[in-house]
Amino acid sequence: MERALQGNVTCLKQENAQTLSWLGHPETRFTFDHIACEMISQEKLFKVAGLPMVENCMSGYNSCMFAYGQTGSGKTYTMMGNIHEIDGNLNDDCGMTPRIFEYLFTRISMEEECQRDEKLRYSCKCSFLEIYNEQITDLLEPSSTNLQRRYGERCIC
Ligand SMILES: Nc1ncnc2c1ncn2[C@@H]1O[C@H](COP(=O)(O)OP(=O)(O)OP(=O)(O)O)[C@@H](O)[C@H]1O
Repeated sequence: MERALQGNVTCLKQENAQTLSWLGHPETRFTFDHIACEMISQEKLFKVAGLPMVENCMSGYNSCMFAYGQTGSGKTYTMMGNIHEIDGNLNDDCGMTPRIFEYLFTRISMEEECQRDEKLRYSCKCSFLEIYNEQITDLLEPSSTNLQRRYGERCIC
């Protein structure tokens, strides 16, 4: 399978689910944990990338998902997709963010129910940020634009 990643010029070839090679420099290979093709469904991508992230959080670890790419490359589609619910259910075409939160809160409810006797309670904190033109915006509070970078235990406060 060859991918046109620069306009109409095909420059990369997908060797397998982990490796891309650069046409013209076939010895130059780029290796990733997983390479999703452009036809992958929102659901499948969530299973590959989002679900393991939520399971990580359920184990008490921090997780971060980062969408990076040129304009029009599909960042918003991937992260949000079609967020309009159908009869109270997620749209088949909804993206990573609604799927992650639905799965996370379902998992939390199940765990709290299973461990009711221990009165287990989960506490979640999340940030949802956009970096555009070197400016940071809090997407949960879009009026908070141009946030300052801070270095320390928590990177951005
Ligand atoms: N995998 C896909 N399947 C179908 N449509 C897609 C897919 N990826 C992107 N699109 C469509 O391509 C267009 C551009 O995608 P999108 O807005 O997500 O790009 P973006 O990277 O967020 O761009 P920008 O940086 O300019 O905000 C949109 O109309 C989107 O619906």
